Amino acid sequence: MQHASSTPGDSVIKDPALAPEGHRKIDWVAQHAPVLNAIAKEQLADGSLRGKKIAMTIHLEAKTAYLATLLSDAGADVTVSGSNPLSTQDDVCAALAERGVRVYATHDPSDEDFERYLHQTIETGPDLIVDDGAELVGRLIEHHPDLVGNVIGASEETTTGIMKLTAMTGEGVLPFPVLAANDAKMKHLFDNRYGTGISSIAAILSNTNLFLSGKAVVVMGFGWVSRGLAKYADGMGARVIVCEPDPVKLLEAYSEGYQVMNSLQAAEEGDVFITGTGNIKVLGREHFERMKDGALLANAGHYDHEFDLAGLQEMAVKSRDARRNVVEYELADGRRLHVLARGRLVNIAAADGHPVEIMDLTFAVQALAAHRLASHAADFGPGIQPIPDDIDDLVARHKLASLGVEPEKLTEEQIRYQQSWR
Ligand SMILES: NC(=O)c1ccc[n+]([C@@H]2O[C@H](COP(=O)([O-])OP(=O)(O)OC[C@H]3O[C@@H](n4cnc5c(N)ncnc54)[C@H](O)[C@@H]3O)[C@@H](O)[C@H]2O)c1
Ligand SMILES: N[C@@H](CCSC[C@H]1O[C@@H](n2cnc3c(=O)[nH]cnc32)[C@H](O)[C@@H]1O)C(=O)O
Repeated sequence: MQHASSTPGDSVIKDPALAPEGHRKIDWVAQHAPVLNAIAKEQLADGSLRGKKIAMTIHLEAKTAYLATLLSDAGADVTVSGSNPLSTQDDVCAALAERGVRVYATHDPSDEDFERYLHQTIETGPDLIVDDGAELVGRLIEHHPDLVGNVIGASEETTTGIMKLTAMTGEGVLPFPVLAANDAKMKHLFDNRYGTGISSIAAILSNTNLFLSGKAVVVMGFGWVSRGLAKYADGMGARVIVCEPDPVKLLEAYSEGYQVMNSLQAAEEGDVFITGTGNIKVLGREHFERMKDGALLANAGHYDHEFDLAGLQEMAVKSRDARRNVVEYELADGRRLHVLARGRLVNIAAADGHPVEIMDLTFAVQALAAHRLASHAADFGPGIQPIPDDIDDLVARHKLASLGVEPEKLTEEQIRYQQSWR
């Protein structure tokens, strides 16, 4: 086993010699990220980020690396660590360290190392934080109170992080603004839905080498992520079954043409189970007891407790690696259940994550959030805050411009008509 090594600039990465492949991956992203490229030229270059210390914890693959590179090119002093132990790519980390970004991350580290990397990132004393799952903000508030006063503000990448930060705001423990990047339209409508849908289904296909046509795919939840999962499973010819506690969302799933049922009934019918809820143990022992021999389980939500992997491990009499990223658990009655990516996010722990064009939109929102906090800090009070509407509008307009498309322009007559009650 290789050990993490220190590189110039204090980075802790696996192996600096991996950098050339990492640069190739980042260069590919740069070629397919028109929105970030436009924003880097037109907004980030105004000097607002010069000298600002930015701490960032997001899946450390090439798209995230490109965001870190652009923030660094805009003059910021950037430090990054990974938000999931399996999504960190060592070649990308090596390339980032060469590009002058401080990196504390290795692929599949021990729990202690993963934790240490997050604390090392916080200990740089950031002015701005780009967070995923409130991993940095939560630890900063709990364990580094002396550094809290430095922080101008943060932005949050994902739904689960927004839930944690909303709870922190409610308890009054968040003394600086956190912009809810996840809730921007140009983020969740595209990233959570289409990005997770396509990348998770692609990861399941490529890691199993199986066919989805005719299979019953059970989608847990019918929020933004699960809508995408259902859409792309349907597109692959699967019979989609949705389980969701919100009655309105369940009826929406029914109206889309999916089967809807209770999860215990679905457990008996499913060939593939995909969780996208952000909740805990949405599939547990009572479901595993009912599942068919050969059923596949994948998580596209948040942490690795979305289905009860520990419970399954206790129920199993045997386990083995069935394929790369697939572990087979054999139960006492001989049935075999197959878990992908150790129950971690299948699209990013067992594949390259969302398509570049999707992360181009998400990271444009993140880059503009950091820029806005740096340039207009006084506009925001403490606690979780919405992303200003003009940021959504700008990202959408940049994307449309890259496609050579302009939105409709309303005539004066149409505007007057819409504003009149007569
Ligand atoms: N894999 C990825 O790349 C990726 C991308 C975006 C978001 N996420 C994560 O995915 C999760 C979902 O995000 P979202 O934006 O769709 O949130 P959301 O709030 O829109 O949807 C979550 C849905 O899950 C449902 N749910 C909760 N408990 C359930 C249960 N026991 N059984 C069935 N359904 C249940 C909720 O009612 C809700 O409709 C979050 O943890 C988010 O952080 C992952
Ligand atoms: N700590 C969690 C992190 C969940 S992240 C979920 C977020 O990942 C983001 N994401 C999905 N694909 C990519 C990618 O390819 N690069 C960087 N981030 C991604 C996406 O925006 C989503 O909101 C864990 O244990 O995995």
